[in-house]
Amino acid sequence: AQAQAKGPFVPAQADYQKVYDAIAQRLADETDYDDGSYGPVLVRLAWHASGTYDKETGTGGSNGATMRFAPESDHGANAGLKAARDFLEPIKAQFPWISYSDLWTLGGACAIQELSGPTIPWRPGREDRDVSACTPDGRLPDAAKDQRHVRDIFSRMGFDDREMVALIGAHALGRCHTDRSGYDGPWNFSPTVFTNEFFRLLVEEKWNQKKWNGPTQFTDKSTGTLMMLPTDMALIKDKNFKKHVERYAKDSDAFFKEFSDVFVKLLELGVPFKTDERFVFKTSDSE
Ligand code: HEM
Ligand SMILES: Nc1cccc2nccn12
Repeated sequence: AQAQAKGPFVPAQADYQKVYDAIAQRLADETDYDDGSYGPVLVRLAWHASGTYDKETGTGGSNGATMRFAPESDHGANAGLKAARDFLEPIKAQFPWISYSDLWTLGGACAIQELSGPTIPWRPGREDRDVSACTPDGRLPDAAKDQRHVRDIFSRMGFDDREMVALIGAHALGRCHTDRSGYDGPWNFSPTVFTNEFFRLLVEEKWNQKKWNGPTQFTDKSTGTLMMLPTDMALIKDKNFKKHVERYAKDSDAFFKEFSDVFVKLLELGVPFKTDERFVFKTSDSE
């Protein structure tokens, strides 16, 4: 009989779980980086690839992976993210059928789960676009500014106050780099474990301006080993942000649940999905 002509390969959940597992394995193997994990910088890549969205014009967002191209790759806010894009290149080579747009957001979801954070349900369907879809500079937040700026940037994406505070809780992870943003990121808590520590420290520590010749940033009075950005401090200066900071500082379960919902929303900004079915990937320590 005529051999059945094979139709196009349509990846299923099991195929995306294989990509998840390959990223998780690479995270486990590549520990000679920063505080021992590429996880935090993968989260930042997924966030910066999605946070360019403008709800009024429908431009930007995670559909396109246009940070592959200058000028977007060279925007100041994206300094250092080549490390995350390069980390994912071998995964793209192993699974050429996945778009960069899907790979980068899957990398962010995988990193949160592998760093003991909440599960991040994830949908495929993003399509890579060319350099003409690059967004202008200035779509991402400037750490030197205040609460008005934080609200301008995140409401442009479509987030309310509670969602903005939850999202910035990702600053429990990783560090700042003087050769990237210019900020100095000593952080002696658990930069490779997702927790509500960022909020607990914001409300429980006394914060003083750091005495150095770098950009304005804050350090904790008791040990001088922690740091906060001016936009981090804005979250306790503004009373409507502060009430969420205090809630998340006291209730880690609430933070985990609300972070998961808002991170899913962030990673799906600007994507004309064909399906509303999301996958929940098995975390490596669960197998
Ligand atoms: C007001 C909003 C925000 C501002 C101004 C901001 C700014 C920054 C800056 C300046 C750094 C240091 C970059 C470096 O020098 O390597 C950083 C790191 C980081 N940010 Fe944010 N950020 C914001 C919101 C977010 C959000 C919404 C997420 C994710 C949901 C996020 C995740 C991260 C992570 C994981 C790191 C550590 C990266 C690493 O260790 O390499 N940030 N952020
Ligand atoms: N780890 C980290 C990264 C970026 C911002 C920030 N603020 C406090 C901690 N933190």
